[in-house]
Amino acid sequence: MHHFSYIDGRLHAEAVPLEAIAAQVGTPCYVYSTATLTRHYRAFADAFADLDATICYAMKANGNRAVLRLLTGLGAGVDVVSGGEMGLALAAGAPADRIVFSGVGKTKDEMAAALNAGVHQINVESEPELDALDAVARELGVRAPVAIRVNPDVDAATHAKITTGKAENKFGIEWTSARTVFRRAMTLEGIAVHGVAVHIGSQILDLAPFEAAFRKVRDLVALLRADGVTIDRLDLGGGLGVPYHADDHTPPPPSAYAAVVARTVGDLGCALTIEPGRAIAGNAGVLVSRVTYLKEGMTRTFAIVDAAMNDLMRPALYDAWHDIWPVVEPSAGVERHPIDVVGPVCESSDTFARDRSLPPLAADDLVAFMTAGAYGAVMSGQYNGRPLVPEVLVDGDRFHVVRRRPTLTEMASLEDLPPWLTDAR
Ligand SMILES: Cc1ncc(COP(=O)(O)O)c(C=O)c1O
Ligand SMILES: N[C@@H](CCCC[NH3+])C(=O)O
Repeated sequence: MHHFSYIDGRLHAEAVPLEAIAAQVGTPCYVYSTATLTRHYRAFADAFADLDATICYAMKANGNRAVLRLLTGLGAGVDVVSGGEMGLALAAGAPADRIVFSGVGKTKDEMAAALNAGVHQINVESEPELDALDAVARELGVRAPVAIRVNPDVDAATHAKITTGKAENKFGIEWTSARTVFRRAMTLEGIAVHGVAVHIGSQILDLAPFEAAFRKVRDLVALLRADGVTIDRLDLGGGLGVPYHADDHTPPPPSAYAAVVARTVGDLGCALTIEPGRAIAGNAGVLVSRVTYLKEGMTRTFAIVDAAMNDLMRPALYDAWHDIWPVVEPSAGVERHPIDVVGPVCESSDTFARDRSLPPLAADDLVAFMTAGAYGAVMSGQYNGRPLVPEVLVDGDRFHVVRRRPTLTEMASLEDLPPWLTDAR
């Protein structure tokens, strides 16, 4: 559920008309809802209240500082995947001992930074990484609190580009070598083995793959304990999906997901971490854009909008669907026609929707790309000299620009000319 709705014929974020935000901030801009973020975090917290669990929000979904501050203020920990994310999480006020550091390619510098900061856990994904972490920790004179991510070889039944738990994916330690690696980890002086981590993919709309993976984890824990390995934590990753399209079947609520966790691994006596990203931020955000031109051709009609693939990559990258809602509510019974909604970037893949059935659009109309709160702004770039899009957080009837649009001078200031070119002109 989200808090974007038509009030008096105008699309609002909570009580704020998107027209008012567009007028002040310009378009395109991302708009996030405090009420939705809060509701989603609480749904997870409540669902897991009877388990010893920490909800570590996967900030890769939306790492805006205000979003992080809001969620950590509600009690969330943070799942980070780089030294950059860790630094941003700490700067937003996340307590280090509620940060979990995941990712397949942590550098030694990132490991040292994580250990110096005192993060709760580092999730190790390969043997070379285990050895590197052991060396870094011994050098610092500490033991790194570790979970080892295993690859359960379970099909998450989601888009191939966001599946992570199949044997062919780069993530985690192969299921068949897991016991050997855990046993070795126990012998390493710089490593304190705590748990098993697993994450099978993203935008998962069915509980069966989770259940299959968690059962495998349960079996593994029994084997590991029999081998004398201490397992007192389980990190079950994220992955619960959100509805992007009316045809998507409704994703299971956090309570149903928590019930699967409870019945598969709830009795193992482990502290649990779960890492939802999209389920918390996905439909807490929209990308507001203005139609620049309506281009009517012989065969197709294009609405050329001022947002582009560099601002919201998901359609270009995964052929992802985002609902498009006109900011002025279409009158009931208005005829809809197929239209292509495209951005101004010089790539044919800069297409948000093809043959989308929409009410008539005209130049200057505002539209909102729905469910853009996760993997939206965080994945954006500056291709075609397009400054990163501003982000706005709404709370009831107030809003605040939580990331402003950089000026061209700021963008250019990151570049420098080599001395031999400075006086060429
Ligand atoms: C290790 C890990 N945890 C959590 C997440 C968050 O996933 P989602 O946004 O699908 O909940 C991801 C991304 O898929 C991930 O790789
Ligand atoms: N960026 C992807 C999800 C990747 C999840 C992170 N492992 C998306 O927009 O769907």
